[in-house]
Amino acid sequence: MLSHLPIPIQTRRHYYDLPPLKQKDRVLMTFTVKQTIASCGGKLLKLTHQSQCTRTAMDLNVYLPKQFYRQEGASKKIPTIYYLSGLTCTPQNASEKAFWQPQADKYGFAVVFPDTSPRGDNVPDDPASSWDFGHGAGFYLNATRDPFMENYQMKAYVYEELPKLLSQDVELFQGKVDFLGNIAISGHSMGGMGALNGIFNYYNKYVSCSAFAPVVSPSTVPWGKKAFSGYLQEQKEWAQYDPCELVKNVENSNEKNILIHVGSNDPFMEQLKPALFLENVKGTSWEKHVDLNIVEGFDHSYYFISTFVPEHAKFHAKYLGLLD
Ligand SMILES: N[C@@H](CCC(=O)N[C@@H](CSC=O)C(=O)NCC(=O)O)C(=O)O
Repeated sequence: MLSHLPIPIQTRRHYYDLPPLKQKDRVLMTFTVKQTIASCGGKLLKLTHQSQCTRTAMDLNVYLPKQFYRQEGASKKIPTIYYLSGLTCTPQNASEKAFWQPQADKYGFAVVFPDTSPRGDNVPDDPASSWDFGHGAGFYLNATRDPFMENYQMKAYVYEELPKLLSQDVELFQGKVDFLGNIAISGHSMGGMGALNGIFNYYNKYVSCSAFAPVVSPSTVPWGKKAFSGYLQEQKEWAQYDPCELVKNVENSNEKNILIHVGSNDPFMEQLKPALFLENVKGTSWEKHVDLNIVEGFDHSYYFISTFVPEHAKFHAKYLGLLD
């Protein structure tokens, strides 16, 4: 019996050593590094791991800033920004086009780019094969409707399981990164909704929240109505994933702040409805803590996102304690 022997690191971390995924597997594994890419002053790690929540392998990218690689022992842990991507995205889109990396080096935070849904041949997809439901469109919720509830548990995955697993991988992150305590959340479009739902549903978890062109009222717009009716068993479940509803019911007791940018030329404006968010914020404890900017001429793309990432990075850096 050799099973008690420690697995050599090189072998354990090799991508091709991942066991084939079995649908019913509930085996907990740590992260496997698929690729390490030098980027700006730090490194982008392309990781994969087995998720208990989605019962699939999940890919993600983690950017470790230059501060992580400094030789001298830093006294404080490096905080983390979780960036939730939009419809159709994998962890690559934002890693390649949002330009968070120079900002992460500037202030000294890590960035986690999770995937937008479970994937694989055994994971049910949109029967109509459209891009706004199913693979790449998990809406950061816990599905309660068959056949999606088996794998589409993105709420539990993104806000709970993933931060916990990252914080436990001491071998990879050497205890130098804070994935659980001093963390912020951001996102784009469907992921902007995910970021807002993150701060509302897990108020004590995130120090700050920002969003690029978020879907703020999913219960009333086509993308959201399709997703909620497809993934959720009952209409009464919808409100827990709807920022316009949550903002009225979650007390902003610690005066946390939300920064939002939306392009005035966004072709998906009927899905976003930023004005509706402001209406719902009015009269709540969030009223003075939501900074919503409609920016002239910008669209929905990563040209828009990358333009305002520096502003969002500075905003989060303040609340993560990274500004002097
Ligand atoms: N594939 C679609 C366009 C889908 C799209 O624009 N997706 C956005 C997010 S939309 C809201 O969640 C996105 O981020 N795309 C990835 C990118 O790299 O731009 C179509 O063909 O129209």
